[in-house]
Amino acid sequence: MPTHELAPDIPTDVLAAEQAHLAESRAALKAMRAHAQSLSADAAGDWVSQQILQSLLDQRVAALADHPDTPLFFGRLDRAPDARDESGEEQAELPATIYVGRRHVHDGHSKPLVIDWRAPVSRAFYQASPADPMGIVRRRRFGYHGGELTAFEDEPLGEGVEIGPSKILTEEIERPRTGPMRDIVATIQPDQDEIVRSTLAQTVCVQGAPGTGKTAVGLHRAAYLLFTHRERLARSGVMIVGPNRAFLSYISSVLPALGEVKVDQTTVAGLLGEHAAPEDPLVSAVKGDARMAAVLERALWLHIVKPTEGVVFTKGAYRYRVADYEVREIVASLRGTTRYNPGRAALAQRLAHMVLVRMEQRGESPDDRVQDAVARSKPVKQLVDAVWPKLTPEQVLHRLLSDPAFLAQAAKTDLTAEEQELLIWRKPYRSWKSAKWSAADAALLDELRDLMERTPSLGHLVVDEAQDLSEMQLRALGRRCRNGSATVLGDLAQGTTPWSTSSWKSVLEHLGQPEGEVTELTLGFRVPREVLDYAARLLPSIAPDLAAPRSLRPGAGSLTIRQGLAIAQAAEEALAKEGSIGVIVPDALVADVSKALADLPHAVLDPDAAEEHRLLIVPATLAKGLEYDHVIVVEPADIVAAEPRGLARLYVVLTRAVTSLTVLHDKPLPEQLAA
Ligand SMILES: Nc1ncnc2c1ncn2[C@@H]1O[C@H](COP(=O)(O)OP(=O)(O)OP(=O)(O)O)[C@@H](O)[C@H]1O
Repeated sequence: MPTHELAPDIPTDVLAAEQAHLAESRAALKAMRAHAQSLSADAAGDWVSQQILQSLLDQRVAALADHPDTPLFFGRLDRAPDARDESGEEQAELPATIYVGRRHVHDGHSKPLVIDWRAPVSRAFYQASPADPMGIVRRRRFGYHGGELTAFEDEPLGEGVEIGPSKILTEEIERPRTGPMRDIVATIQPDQDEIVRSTLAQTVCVQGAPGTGKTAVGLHRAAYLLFTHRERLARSGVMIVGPNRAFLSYISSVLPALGEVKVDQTTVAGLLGEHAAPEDPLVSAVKGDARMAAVLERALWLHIVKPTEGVVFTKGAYRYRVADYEVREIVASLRGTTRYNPGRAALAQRLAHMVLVRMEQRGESPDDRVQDAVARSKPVKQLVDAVWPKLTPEQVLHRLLSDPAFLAQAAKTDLTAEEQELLIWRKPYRSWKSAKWSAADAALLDELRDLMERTPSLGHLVVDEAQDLSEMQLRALGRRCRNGSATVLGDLAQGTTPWSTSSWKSVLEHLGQPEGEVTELTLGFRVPREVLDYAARLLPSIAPDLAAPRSLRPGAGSLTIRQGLAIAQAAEEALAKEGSIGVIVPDALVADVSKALADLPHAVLDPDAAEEHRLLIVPATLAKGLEYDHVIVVEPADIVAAEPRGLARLYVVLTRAVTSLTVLHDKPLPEQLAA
């Protein structure tokens, strides 16, 4: 039992004072915005600088907008007079009281009215505890209704008493879900905060059961890093990679709500190419294996032909010759020391340089322009094309997948004969231009592209549902953060692809971040305990090494299992309650279920549709990462039968519910569930 009752009565004078601080902060924010609006870009010298400055000013004005429905601050810290920061230095310059909110607000004389949640001093709001008060004597959490500050609760940290659960946190978690995902700045938990605030240099990998806040934490870490390393990351960029577009549209407003609008959010397909030709999972599995990297590298370099001729460059009456052995020496010295395309360019330049040397030997004094002209001349170009041919990734992969002898030569002992046979197209495409590529091919093409030309690296990459990525896809993502770091999020139990991983260590290695730290989130914020326990019956079959997940939400009476597919009835029951409804169905049943629900206004999940529907039919393969208040799962046996890792798909589907889960089945339930 908690020994401390949280905010039993709210004293109205204290509440009024806090409301006054809110009003003062709002007015100050308005003044900051008015000031930003009054600034002129005219001061900049030329029109280009003016345009850049104007766009910066516009961004600043937009960032200073006050959204009346969003609390400007959500917490307050009162520090002990002799508070010291972590370095042991006294924080004399800090006010005794700080308000923690979404952004900095000052009163025009640099007195802070609200401090950004990401600032170092705000850390205590998330981390301080009676055991380690971090110099804080009282933490106050505010409750809002609409934009109105209506409540608060206090946690005395200096008195050494145990603190009970926060009602405001409980309410936030219990709140019915409508529309897209919201930020969690007001209620980030200490273990989540550790991850959010880990340093930019550190790659972090988070294993967590469904609903433990992995996605939320990843997005908040991006916002934190952008705040802490604004300039550096503005240059190098931050990117979020999610499993599908439905998921991206669900999470799309979290970062903008935190003031971060310049973050790319995409899928692996969006990044590597929207290729989706159907493919046997066994073939995809071979193509996804990291051994393909060596095969591709050899395949590319096998295109280099041993030079058997030299080059002759004619200028006026003179002929300048580079002998065949000299060409061989140049090629040999370049091979393996550069990427393919720069190597091609370097070969032309080196040949031209030799011609130049010959010219000088003859007493001429050619300059750099002559060298460029020679490098671009017909004989040099012809030789380079013959020896170091111009290639596209598609050309190389087309040859590899249609020519068994070439594949064997490139594969050496890296792939077995059976694997090579699997890789060769049953019906080869006429040319690389007409080839239809699969999702697995997209990662191979990307690998080849990088062997030809270096892929630029971003400053930070957040990869969600990372358990689903192949080794080759991880390599593709890894090169996009090779000069930076990553946040890798996932759940080994939710792996549904032919190449789903069973080890985070291996994920980090293929990502090129072997030093990354693996950490775990264990407390579920979404799924009621009863539902989570039910879904966890599948764990021994899909991820036997994982501990059963825990839920913060008791949710008694949240689970209903019914024989028969009375979908419309279940939907009507859910419609009578508050919140969103997801009817998750085997992909093949989408049309039938839509017919069964014809009398109720509904939609089939469409990531591109702006329109929102309370009642949504969700194909099982798109449910990953999403959540609904009420979930109706139709015919689990078909969801399991539809794909090789169908049981894991069912685990994903059963863990989307915030308030209630209704399982409808005609066919017997999978035996693991019936247990
Ligand atoms: N500290 C928190 N305070 C309030 N809500 C939270 C907190 N952490 C997570 N949540 C909420 O819990 C829900 C689940 O979070 P999230 O989607 O990030 O989990 P996940 O671990 O990515 O789940 P999954 O593995 O199913 O994709 C979301 O609605 C999120 O806003």
